[in-house]
Formats: sequence, C-alpha cells, structure tokens
Amino acid sequence: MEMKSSSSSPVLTDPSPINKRLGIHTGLPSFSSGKYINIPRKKIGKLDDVRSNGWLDAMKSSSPPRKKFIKGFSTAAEDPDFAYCSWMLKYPSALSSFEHITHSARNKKIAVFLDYDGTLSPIVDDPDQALMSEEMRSAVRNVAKYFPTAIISGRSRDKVYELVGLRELYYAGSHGMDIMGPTIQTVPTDHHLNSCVESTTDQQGKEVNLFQPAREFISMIDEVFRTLVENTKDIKGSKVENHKFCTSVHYRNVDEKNWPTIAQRVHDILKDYPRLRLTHGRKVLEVRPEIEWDKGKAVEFLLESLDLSDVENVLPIYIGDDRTDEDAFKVLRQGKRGYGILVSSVAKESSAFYSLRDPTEVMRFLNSLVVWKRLLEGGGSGGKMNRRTI
Ligand SMILES: O=P(O)(O)OC[C@H]1O[C@H](O[C@H]2O[C@H](CO)[C@@H](O)[C@H](O)[C@H]2O)[C@H](O)[C@@H](O)[C@@H]1O
Repeated sequence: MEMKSSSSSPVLTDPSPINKRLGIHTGLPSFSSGKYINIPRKKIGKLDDVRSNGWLDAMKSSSPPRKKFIKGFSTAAEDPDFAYCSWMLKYPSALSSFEHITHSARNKKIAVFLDYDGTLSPIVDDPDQALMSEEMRSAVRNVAKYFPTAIISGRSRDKVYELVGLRELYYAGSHGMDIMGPTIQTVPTDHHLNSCVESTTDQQGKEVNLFQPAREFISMIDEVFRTLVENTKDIKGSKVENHKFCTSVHYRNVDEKNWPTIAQRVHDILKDYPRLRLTHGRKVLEVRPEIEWDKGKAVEFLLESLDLSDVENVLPIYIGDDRTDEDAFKVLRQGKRGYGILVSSVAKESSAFYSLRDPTEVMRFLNSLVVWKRLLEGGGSGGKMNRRTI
C-alpha cells in the first residue's frame, strides 16, 4: 500500500487489481467515518447547494406525473396519448413485438433479468407495501422453470427475497452489489472478480456463491443510514431504508416544499463521506459506495457465472422501470447482445429496445414467454403464437 500526500489530508491507495477495477481504495485504518480520506470524486456539480448542483431538478423529474412529455415526443396539441404513441415508435411494445423477440431467440437460450419495484410490483406510497400479486409470482415461477431467471433490485437481497419468495431464482440486491449465485457453473474468467466471491449456503442450506464487491462499506453505510434517520426525522413523510451496501432516502410522501430541505440534509451528510455517491431513483435518493459497479455489471457477472456469456447462443432480456436499470439496458444494447425492456406509462428517453406500460403488461409478457417455450418444446406449432395467446 502506498501513501500519497495531498494538500488537505493523506490519501491511501491500494494497488490490488480488483480494487482498482471497482474503483475501491482500501487499506484504511477504519471505515467508521469517511473523514480520514480525500479521494477525488466524480464531478456531480457544485457541492455546496442542492439547487445549483442539479439534485432538485433531478428530484422533480423523477417519477414524472402522467402528463409529463419529453422533448421530441409531444405534439403541438400536447396530447399525452399521442405523445406516448409516438414515443412507442422508438420503443415498441414488447408484446406487439413478441414474435420479433422470439425470432431473435431462435436457437438461443433466453436468460431473464427482472427489476422488482415498478416492474414486478406496482409503485405504491409505502415501500413496505410494495407486494407482488400471486398471479405475478406464479408468472415468475413459470418463467424460471424454462429460463435462468434473476432478480436485480436496489433493495437489500434479503428484503427482495422475502418479497418475491421464490427459491428457483438468483437474487442480486443493493443494485447488484450483493449477488447470490450458483457454485456449480463456471466461475468468472476475470480473476479479479473471483476474489470477491465467497462460498456459503442459502436459506435452504444449498451451497451458493456470494459476490459482494462493496463488503468493506457495510459499516460506513450503516453509520450513514443512522445519521440520515436522525437528520431527517423531523421531515414529515420522509423514510430511510438500509439496504446493507447502500441506503435510500424516500421523499414520495414529503411535501414538495420540503424537498430542498431533505436534499440539503442528505447532501450535507455526504460531504463527510467522499467515498459515497448519490444516484436518483423514483422519488428516492440513493446513497451508495463510489465503486464502479451497477446493475449492468451485475448482469454481466451473472451471465458469466451462469455460463451464459456466449453472445451467439444466449439472448438476455432485462425488464426494469428505473434510472438504475439503464445501466443494464446499456450493457445489453452494446453489441446487440440482448434486449432491455423499459416499463413506463410515460414517454422517457432510455437505452432499452422495447417498452411495457406497467407490471400487468410485464406479467403478460412473462406468461407469453412460457407459452411460447411450451409450444416450442411440444414441437406442434414450432413456437408460433397467435395474437390471442400473447
Ligand atoms: O431496483 P428496484 O427493485 O426497482 O428498487 C428501487 C427502489 O425501490 C423501492 O422504492 C420505489 O418503490 C416504492 C414502492 O413502490 C416507492 O414507494 C418508492 O417511491 C420507489 O422509489 C425501494 O423502497 C427502494 O429502497 C429501492 O431503492
């Protein structure tokens, strides 16, 4: 480990390749506080005030109301339905494009990746009440019978497992920073990633691999979580969740006039933690380690550890509704590797290929995949489906 001096405080660097790759600097005496170090951060604007650094604008544009249009997709008359329809020319419905999708999947193995909130469960005011319907659970269970299926969520892995409750899936929590995967398949060829893998057993005692590239941040995240709870408890409607490797501050139920206050409090706390960064979700501020790891990297990691990284033979499909899902959409778009499907009932710019309006359409799409696969395996119609089956 090498110690560099900077104008303000010492910076400890660690030459370990995995840490370099993940953007982690380790070897610090303690992570109980970020105050010991001064590592350059990604530029996210002026850090003094949430109005000038763009946080407030991002908060206002998150989870836009139904009537919000994006540039290029509205009309002179500003008719939301017309705007949505013109947007769908760029992001066609995955239901009406179903044949095209399955045509691309011929002779390939489909792998399914699913986000949770807003994709499998509808967005609701109370995050603890974001429950999946039994029909959706059954659709996901059936999909997993035919295709390797993983859930990739911003929530903690334990929480999302509790909400989904299906043993037959792979789970990645904390935006992919906590992955439970199989032990029997090929291990990732990237040896640096292997050093973050640990063997353990799952809830049923089955041997699995745990991949946690941000493990060293657990105590820091816990400390920030407790500080956030303390410093926002007077803001009516605010809610802070601890996801182990990241933490979320919800403002969905906070009066809009108090958004600058909640943003400023989070912002002020983060000033003491230069190794953490902020991302925006649907009416939620997400605080996470500044490592180069996201849902896109989690998809790549899972594909590799499931022995599904051969682009010629595997078609990954990722369904998600949030900004954090865009990282996964980008990975699939690169090299036309697979399809991202954005769940949205409003027009918004995305790296996805297709769209679905809401979780009900997600369920129809999943059911269609199962019917298609059964037909294909039955050999009867060669997997051909009619409009009524989709
Ligand atoms: O990656 P995801 O599985 O989509 O998780 C992202 C966040 O989802 C949850 O918050 C969102 O859904 C809530 C329930 O519908 C809603 O109340 C909230 O406004 C949304 O942001 C979850 O509570 C967050 O912790 C996740 O980060």
